[in-house]
Amino acid sequence: MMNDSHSKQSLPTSAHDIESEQTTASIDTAQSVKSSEHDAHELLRVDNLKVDFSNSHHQWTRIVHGISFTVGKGEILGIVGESGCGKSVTAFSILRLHERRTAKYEGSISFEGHDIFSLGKKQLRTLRGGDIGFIFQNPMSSLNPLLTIGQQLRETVRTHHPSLSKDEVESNCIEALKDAGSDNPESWMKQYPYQFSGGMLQRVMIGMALINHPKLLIADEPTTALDVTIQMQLLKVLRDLRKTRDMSIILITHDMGVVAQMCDRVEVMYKGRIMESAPVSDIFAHPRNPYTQGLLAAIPPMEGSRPKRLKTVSDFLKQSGSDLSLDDNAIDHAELTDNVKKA
Ligand SMILES: Nc1ncnc2c1ncn2[C@@H]1O[C@H](COP(=O)(O)OP(=O)(O)OP(=O)(O)O)[C@@H](O)[C@H]1O
Repeated sequence: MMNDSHSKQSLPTSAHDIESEQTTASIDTAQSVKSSEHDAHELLRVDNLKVDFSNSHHQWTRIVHGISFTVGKGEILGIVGESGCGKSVTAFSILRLHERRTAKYEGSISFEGHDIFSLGKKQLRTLRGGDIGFIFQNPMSSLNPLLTIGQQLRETVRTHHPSLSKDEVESNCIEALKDAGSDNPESWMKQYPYQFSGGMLQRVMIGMALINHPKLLIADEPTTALDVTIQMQLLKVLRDLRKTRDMSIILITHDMGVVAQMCDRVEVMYKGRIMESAPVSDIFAHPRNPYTQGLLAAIPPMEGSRPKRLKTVSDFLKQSGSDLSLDDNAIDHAELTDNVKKA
C-alpha cells in the first residue's frame, strides 16, 4: 500500500477520469515517432526508465532508478516486489499518468515502436483505454457510484468509437462483460456499483478495460483485495483472455503464487530497481538474486509444522549476509544476475 505522505491523490484516481479524456481508436502513426529498430514480436519496451517526484518544497526524489524490460505480443509479464518498491509508479509511467508538474521521466518507453514520451495529448488519450487497458486494485475508486454499469461502459465505448450505432455500442459492452466472466451481462448493465460484490466489480473493471480491444492490459494488483476463491476465478478469466483476445498482459503483484500461476516471465523489483528478470520457471527453480531468494523464502510453508513467526524478506537477507537490506548504494553496486544482463 502507499504511504499516506505520498498518496496517489495527485494521480488520476479512476479509470473514469482517464476514460473521459479519450477520443479516437488507434495511435496516429504518421505523427508519432516510430523507431526503425522495432521488433515485430515486441509490444512494449521500457528502456532505462527513471521516475522522480517533487514535494511541495520542489525537492526531487528518485522512485524508479533506471529500469528496462520488454513485453512481447501475447506474453504475460509479471512485475513482482514488496509494497512501495515502485511497481505502480512504473505502470502509471507507461501511460504517462503522473502529474506533469510533480513528476519527471528519463529514459524511454515505446509501444509498438512508438515513443510514448513523444506522443501528443490526443495520441496519449487514444492509447489510454484504447490500445492499452488498465485495471486498478480497487474497483470502487474507479467507478462512478451514481451511474449504472451500462452507462459507464457505453460512455467508454463512445469516447473511442463515436461513430458506432447504439446497437453496436450495446453489443460491445455485453461482449466485454461476458469475456470478463459475467453470467448475466444484460442484467449487470442495468445495475449500480453498490449492488455488486468486490469480485463482480472487478469483473466489471476487466470488462471496461477490454471494451476497446486493447493490445496490452496492465493489471495492478487486480485480485489483492479479494478472497482466494474469487481471486482464482479472476486469474482464470485473465489467463483465458490472453488466448481469446490475443492480448499481452502486465500483471503487477506482490504474490509469487500469482506469478507462478499466471506469468511467462517476471521482473523482480526492489527499491525502484529490477533485481532479476527471467522466465517464471527459472525464477522458481534457480533464483539467482538474493532478493528473489528472499521473496521465495518468505512464502509461507504449505506443509510441516507451522513456524511461530513467518520469515520476511529482510530476515532472509540478513541471515544470508546480503547487504541488499542495508542501503541504496549496496543495491546499486550489487551484482545483478546474468538473466538481467541478457534481457
Ligand atoms: N505521486 C507521488 N509522489 C510522490 N511519491 C510517490 C507518488 N506515487 C508513489 N510515490 C511513492 O513511490 C514509492 C513507490 O510506490 P508504488 O505505489 O509504485 O509502490 P508499489 O510497489 O506499487 O507498492 P504497493 O504494492 O503497496 O502499491 C512509494 O514510496 C510511494 O510512496
